[in-house]
Amino acid sequence: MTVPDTATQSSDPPPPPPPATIGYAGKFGKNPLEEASFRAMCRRLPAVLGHTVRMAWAVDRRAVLLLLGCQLLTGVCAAVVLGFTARAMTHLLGTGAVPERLHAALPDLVAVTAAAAAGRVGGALASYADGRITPRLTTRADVALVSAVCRVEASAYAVDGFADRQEAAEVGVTRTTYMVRDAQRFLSSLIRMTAAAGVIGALHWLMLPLLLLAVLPAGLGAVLSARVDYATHYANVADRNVRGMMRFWATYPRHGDEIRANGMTGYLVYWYRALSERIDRRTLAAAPRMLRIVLATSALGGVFLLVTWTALAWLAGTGRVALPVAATAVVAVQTTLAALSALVQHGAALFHTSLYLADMRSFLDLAAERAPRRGELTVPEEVDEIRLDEVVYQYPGKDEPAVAGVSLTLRRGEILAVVGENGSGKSTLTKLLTGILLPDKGRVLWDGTDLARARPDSVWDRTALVPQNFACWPLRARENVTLGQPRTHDDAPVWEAVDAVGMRDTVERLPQGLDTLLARELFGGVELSGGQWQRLVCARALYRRTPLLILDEPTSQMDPRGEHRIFLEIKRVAARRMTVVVTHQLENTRLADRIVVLREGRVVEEGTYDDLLHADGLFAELVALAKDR
Ligand SMILES: Nc1ncnc2c1ncn2[C@@H]1O[C@H](COP(=O)(O)OP(=O)(O)OP(=O)(O)O)[C@@H](O)[C@H]1O
Repeated sequence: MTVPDTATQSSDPPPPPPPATIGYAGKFGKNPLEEASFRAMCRRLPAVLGHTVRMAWAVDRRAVLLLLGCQLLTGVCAAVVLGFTARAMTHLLGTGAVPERLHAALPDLVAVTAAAAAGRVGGALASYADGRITPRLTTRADVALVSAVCRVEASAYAVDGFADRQEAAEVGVTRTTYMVRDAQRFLSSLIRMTAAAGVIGALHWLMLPLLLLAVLPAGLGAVLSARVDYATHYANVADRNVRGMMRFWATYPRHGDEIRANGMTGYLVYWYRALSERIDRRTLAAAPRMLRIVLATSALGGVFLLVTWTALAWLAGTGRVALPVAATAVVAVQTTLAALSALVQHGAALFHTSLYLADMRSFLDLAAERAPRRGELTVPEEVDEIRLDEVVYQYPGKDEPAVAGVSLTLRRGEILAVVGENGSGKSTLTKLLTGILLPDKGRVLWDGTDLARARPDSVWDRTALVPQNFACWPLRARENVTLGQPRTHDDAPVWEAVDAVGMRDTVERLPQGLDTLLARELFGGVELSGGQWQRLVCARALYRRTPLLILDEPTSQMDPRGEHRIFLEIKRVAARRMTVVVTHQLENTRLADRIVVLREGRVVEEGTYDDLLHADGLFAELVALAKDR
């Protein structure tokens, strides 16, 4: 036996860690399958159908009417085909010379041909109507989802399981593609089935229950398979969510340098493959269960079918059904069987789709619950004072508040600098000032209006924010400044904002000036440098000319000239508004009228630069550390 060489072992680097296991449990982990019994399926179908019709109706009424009309037409045609086939059979298998029998059957055969042709045309038109409805239905669901996510209270993003439920809802959106098709096929088979059942029931009452018995096992199999498939999907939701995020980060060109220069490619590909294989393992584990279900239900269906044919033979053999009628019954049984199978299969498919759509619905309901409901007050056009009154905010799932009882008053014309160590609550404070987050305790008052009772849009129309992590929108340079909210028909104010941050030369040198698409990844797009982007983000905020301007680390990527320019501009426009600057560059706080120093969510010092420098507190310590190189 070889003893492992511990010296060699410990010098070997450890293997790459596998992706973390994440459970889609959270407090919303209620699997809808718990309610997905066969009975529940039957109960749910009318609601799903109704919902589908309502959504489709809102998208294109004429196409819905065409679809329903065509379904009805195909159903009637199926009944006519069957009915006239039975009549033709009676003539053809009856007594008399062959030409006479043929002659007698001819009108019925013509009717069968005409009805079959009309049925085909109806089917083609129904597909056309489906093609008109489905893409727009999917877009509608998709837009509803995006809009719902953009509109929820920002605090919802931190709620346990929110992102996973969003992922499940997104699968629901993609399944919308099948919704109309499944509903249409189900309805069509229901109509055909009713028509066929009428004919077969007229032949002998016993045939109908026997046929139903023959197809029921297949339907049961389809429902059970749908449940297994959905259970697998449900178990994979969290993994698919994190895989989607990782895929975006790993393939986003903006992160390409970091991935390459840090040698991350190998690990990222390993990680991606490992997670994908974990998802595959769950999917593969479901395959034998599916196979067992299909085999068992098919065997049962086969036995029942044998019973049906035997019963038909017995009815004919014992003279209970005349021979021509028995021959018609063979055709009718085939047709009814096909319609019934389709009915059950498409019913199961509709049920399957409805499981995914239920995720989408429940997420949209959650998002609606989490939409701002703050009241109808509006803040004044011009704001003179913002007051924070013993404000406390704790992120969901955190043990300590990020802001722990801050009182502060900000007046028009004042520049306030907020400083403090990492995690001391500076950015959270800016989110409370702007009403992005509402305090758990205390109040934020804009000229006496409590933000908890004011319409968020009325507040956000009066704020401009340069966030720490800003977005580089794949939009034209102009929209990157105006954010799609132009103030005038000409570009004068845009150029004014561009000038204010010293970007005129850069923008003029872009291939299409303000019309240039700022996205290297897109055809014809160009890329700016980090500092240039940051200047543009400052231009955005200045363009808005709002009563409150918040700049969170606005110059962290800028050269000294850019930084100097921005701070001059902040000072120049400060008289007309309230300005808050969050920064670790303590020299920049010299321009502030007042500085507040945060530690663990509390204001521990407050004053001017000179006051605080001589106060021998945290601020003075941080300034000294900044100089100690
Ligand atoms: N979205 C969030 N969800 C949960 N906790 C958060 C969230 N954002 C911030 N926190 C936590 O709140 C605390 C304060 O964070 P905040 O971003 O306000 O600090 P900061 O002073 O701006 O830090 P920095 O100087 O690093 O930007 C930190 O403990 C952080 O972990």
